[in-house]
Amino acid sequence: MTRPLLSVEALEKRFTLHLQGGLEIPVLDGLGFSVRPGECVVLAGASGVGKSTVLKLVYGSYKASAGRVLVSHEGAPVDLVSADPRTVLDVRRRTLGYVSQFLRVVPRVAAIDVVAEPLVTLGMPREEARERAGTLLDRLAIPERLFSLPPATFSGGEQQRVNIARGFAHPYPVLLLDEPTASLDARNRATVVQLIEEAKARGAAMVGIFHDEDVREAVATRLVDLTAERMAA
Ligand SMILES: Nc1ncnc2c1ncn2[C@@H]1O[C@H](COP(=O)(O)OP(=O)(O)OP(=O)(O)O)[C@@H](O)[C@H]1O
Repeated sequence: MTRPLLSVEALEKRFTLHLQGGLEIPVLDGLGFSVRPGECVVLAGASGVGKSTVLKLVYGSYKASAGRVLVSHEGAPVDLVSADPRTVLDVRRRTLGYVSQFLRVVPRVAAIDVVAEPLVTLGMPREEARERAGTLLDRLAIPERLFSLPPATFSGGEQQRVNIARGFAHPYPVLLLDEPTASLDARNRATVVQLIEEAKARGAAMVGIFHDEDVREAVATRLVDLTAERMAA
């Protein structure tokens, strides 16, 4: 069997509420799972069980209380829990993509450049990057007249589609998907399912949260149920 591109080991997370006299909220207590090339692991469990927290811990937006998050980066494992900030940024640039629920809008940057930017950062010539960005925006049914406009005034669904295009522009080996289909219509949901299938076919390892049951069934190679994990702990 091929080796995992992502391994989460004995991951713990407690939030400390400093404004509430240091009250501790335990969310994860020893979570472990790994993801191999071509897999899409779907995080399941009731609202509030910690699904988004897992993605944020893996991406390094939240600091784990204990445990390891090993990502295979340029052929060597990197533990994102203990890595220095520069290494975390390099892993994010080259290896670890994240499609969040909402687009972080940068003022005055055209939609096509928002999507092309991760590619340009990695050294792709701007015109080639914009061409790839345009193809993705087109697949996600963003009209060409919007390509040159900043997404600040786009609808919620349009912004989400720009965000998806940006997340899929570079073929990240590991990709985190936080409800990428939440405000999409059936046609665009189908396109996202297709993009995920294409990523599987090229050997990406993905972890996602999908509230839409049809999408979940279409893309999941395996479920990690955090409720069961918590009860077992
Ligand atoms: N920054 C934070 N500070 C304090 N508590 C937090 C923080 N982020 C999350 N939590 C708490 O951690 C728990 C898990 O939240 P999380 O958003 O991961 O759940 P979820 O399973 O993704 O829920 P949903 O399906 O509703 O999106 C919740 O009780 C939440 O209140």
